[in-house]
Amino acid sequence: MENNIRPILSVEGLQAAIDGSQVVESVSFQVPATGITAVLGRNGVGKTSTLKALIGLITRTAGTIELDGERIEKLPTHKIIRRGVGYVPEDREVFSALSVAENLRLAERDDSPRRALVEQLFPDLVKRANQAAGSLSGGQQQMVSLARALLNENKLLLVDEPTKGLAPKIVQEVAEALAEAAKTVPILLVEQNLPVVRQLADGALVLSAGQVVHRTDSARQFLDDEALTQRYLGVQSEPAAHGNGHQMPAGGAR
Ligand SMILES: Nc1ncnc2c1ncn2[C@@H]1O[C@H](COP(=O)(O)OP(=O)(O)OP(=O)(O)O)[C@@H](O)[C@H]1O
Repeated sequence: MENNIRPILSVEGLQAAIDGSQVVESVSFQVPATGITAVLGRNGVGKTSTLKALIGLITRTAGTIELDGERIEKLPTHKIIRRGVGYVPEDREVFSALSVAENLRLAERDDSPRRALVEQLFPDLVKRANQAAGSLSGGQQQMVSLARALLNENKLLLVDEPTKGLAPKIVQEVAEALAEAAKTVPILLVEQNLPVVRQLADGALVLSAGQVVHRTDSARQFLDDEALTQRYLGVQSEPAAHGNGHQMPAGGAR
């Protein structure tokens, strides 16, 4: 992923383990300072683990990570988050018993949280400020999850499978919110919904068995390449489409 401006994130030889078992083998990639970079690959190849390793949620055993020119691989999670990495985990964790407004307030880290931006991006959440987050639909909970990350000024957002399990119409809403969010912050996005990847992603990196096996500045070009998508994702190349289209099949390379 060559880019003239300095990448916001540079990862070199990253390895990480869960309970002593290596799940990220030796991953190297860069994330440009603008736009959306997709992390692709079959189930179980280490996409989520790679995101978690970046912020120290699983044990990093080797490699360097540079955020905006500064090394962060030795820092604990809370310090990395404070340096400006927002994390939106898979399965959209919200505090179920708390209201939408309370969920958002708890996420505010900066002195001047970007409430206006969040209200503009997610008008529905403004209407539902007093509703318990646990009673929101999956899509609405995803919006809360994204909004929590966007309240703070971040250098990079890590977003893990934001459209997973959502109905097609809601997938589109989440995709549109992500596209808007990406105008304010670069995003490293794990996403299995290939039409969404086509719609949103600029570049992409493809993982297999805990390693980066392909990098491209054009996710669309990759998706158009039948040989590559077949080899690395196990699917035919993905035509432009809408909604909850082709998901990558289960059964990874591991
Ligand atoms: N808590 C855990 N304990 C043991 N092994 C784990 C744990 N979490 C993940 N793994 C293993 O690590 C490997 C990578 O998993 P990871 O969730 O990073 O893959 P993924 O590419 O995100 O998969 P998916 O697309 O299915 O979400 C898998 O073999 C998985 O079984």
